[in-house]
Amino acid sequence: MDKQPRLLSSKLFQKHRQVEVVLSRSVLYWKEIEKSRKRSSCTSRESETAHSHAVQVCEIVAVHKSEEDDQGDTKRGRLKKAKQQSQLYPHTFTVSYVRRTRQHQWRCSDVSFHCASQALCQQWIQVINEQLSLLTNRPKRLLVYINPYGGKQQGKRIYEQKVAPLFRRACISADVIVTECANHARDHLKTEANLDKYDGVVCVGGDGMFSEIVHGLVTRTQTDHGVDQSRADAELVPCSLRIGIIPAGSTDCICFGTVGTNDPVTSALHIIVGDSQPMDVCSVHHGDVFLRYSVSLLGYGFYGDVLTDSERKRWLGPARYDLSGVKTFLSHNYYEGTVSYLPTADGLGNPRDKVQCRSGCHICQHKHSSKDKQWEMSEEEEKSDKDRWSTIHGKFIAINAASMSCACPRSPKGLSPSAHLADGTTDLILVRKCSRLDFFRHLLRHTNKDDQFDHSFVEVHRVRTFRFQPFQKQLVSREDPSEPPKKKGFSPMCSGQTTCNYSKAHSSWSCDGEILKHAAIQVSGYDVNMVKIEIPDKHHLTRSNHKEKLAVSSNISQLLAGNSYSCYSGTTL
Ligand SMILES: CCCCCCCCCCCCC/C=C/[C@@H](O)[C@H](COP(=O)(O)O)NC(=O)CCCCCCCCCCCCCCC
Ligand SMILES: Nc1ncnc2c1ncn2[C@@H]1O[C@H](COP(=O)(O)OP(=O)(O)O)[C@@H](O)[C@H]1O
Ligand SMILES: [Ca+2]
Repeated sequence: MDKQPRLLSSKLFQKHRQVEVVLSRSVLYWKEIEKSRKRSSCTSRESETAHSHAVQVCEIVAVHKSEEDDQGDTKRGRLKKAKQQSQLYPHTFTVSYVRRTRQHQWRCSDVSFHCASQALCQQWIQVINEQLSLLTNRPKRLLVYINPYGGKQQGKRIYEQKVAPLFRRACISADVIVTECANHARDHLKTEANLDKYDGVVCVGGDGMFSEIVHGLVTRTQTDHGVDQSRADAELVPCSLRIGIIPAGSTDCICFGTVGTNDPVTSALHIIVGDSQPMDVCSVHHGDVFLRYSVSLLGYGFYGDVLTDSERKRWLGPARYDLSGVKTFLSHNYYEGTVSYLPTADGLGNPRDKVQCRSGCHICQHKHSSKDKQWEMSEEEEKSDKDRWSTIHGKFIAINAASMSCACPRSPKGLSPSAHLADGTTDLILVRKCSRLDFFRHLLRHTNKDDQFDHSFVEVHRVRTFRFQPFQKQLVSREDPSEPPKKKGFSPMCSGQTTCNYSKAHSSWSCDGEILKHAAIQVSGYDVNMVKIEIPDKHHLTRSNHKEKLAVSSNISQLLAGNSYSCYSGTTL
């Protein structure tokens, strides 16, 4: 039992048992009275032994007066006793709360207490509600966008059947827009939506849909503040709204990587209790042309080719990625080009340090702590940036930039298991030309415990910013002949003859599941352009006693209003 003063304490009935129920500022606790001499216990979160339970107030979803007398115990031997008690204690209130199940999944459970008088019942409801109203990070009004065609096309059903009833129970009002075409949500957010009315935006869909919401919100915020997104060095203004993700797509790696599971009910509960998680957002430019923002994977070569091929097979649903994956694997293409990158300063760890981003992650927290400037670059360091750039020319099967682990059900540890959600860096993974068998071994290691970077043909760097220039025989590429030549951020440095077929000389970049139309890109801004996304689906087990904790950074409020992940993920709410 916690040491805080009791706000309310009563002897009530739960089913046929008499219980002592106690509310403090942080915990609702109840204990069976008769048999408590033998056993009693409680933990700081929701816990249960044979006779005692405790639920943290911040994980109470709602409290309601129960309309009917739901003694809820129909076992024959107890029915009579229960009926007698329902006559003696006819006034019932029900507390809905978060219950943790396996593998980071949350469920909503109910517990009903029977009171002898209406006044006592009302008092309990009122006092619990007063405590809930002190939790100011909880959203009250949400704007929900549903992509009806994401994943297995179940977005609408998932929202209506699994999420809306929970929002109603938590007294959250939601304006729902079912999108009618690609970019509907983005454009609505950019120009039309009255964002003052809402505490957050919810995205029902996959990574592509989440990306739409991020683009809508970030662009709207920059426009409102007169920031020119086309400048790679522009300092972006943080968004004031958080984004919540209800997974209903094909990969859903942003939800998985922040919440720890792809489960709509878990995400809805994280949104309800107001969890949040900051996230790195980087900007991708082609010369002076702004292309997109990215929060998860920027992949050229293998993942770009998988995505390009899979778009033609959308009708297959999520299985399209497996089919296109096998096809792309068998094609075994590689691409020549030059990668330049600016490595991170010491202190932000490295991609092979096996430090995973979990609740309370010290790397992400320190990065955003205003007091702790130890990782910020001094002026001299910034000036010497030019000398710190590294350049690699080569033939690559894949070039991947993972701003977060990119964990998903296909690869539970992700493309870069030690990448951080909010450290302002990305892990740049270069897979050089190798045999099919070696590449297969590398891929397979994404699914088991072996280190996928422990190959001679793979290298990985934690970077603040990077550039890629594909090898071109002519500078005018096949990217878009109708466009005037673009100013290049740097000149191609390749030499020698590529062994690729010319038609396969370029791949495409996959950016959070969307294809970029330029191969030459600069990805910047992990220090300058980083925008925090507050994800309401805070990851894993913050505040829990579980062994496997996921960290949540929370001190990025200067970037995004609210707590931290302005867009969120299951995540930016
Ligand atoms: C041998 C088995 C190897 C399995 C290797 C799996 C590695 C998977 C890493 C996935 C990282 C995903 C990063 C997330 C990207 C998403 O933003 C993005 C969009 O998501 P959305 O659809 O929800 O909007 N999703 C994707 O780009 C999907 C990537 C899926 C890649 C699947 C690759 C399968 C490879 C299969 C190779 C099989 C070789 C078989 C040889 C006989
Ligand atoms: N109503 C719609 N019709 C067609 N495409 C849409 C619609 N709404 C959103 N989209 C687009 O669908 C694409 C994939 O969405 P997403 O939800 O990520 O599903 P998946 O994970 O299956 O790719 C995104 O690019 C998004 O812009
Ligand atoms: Ca990162």
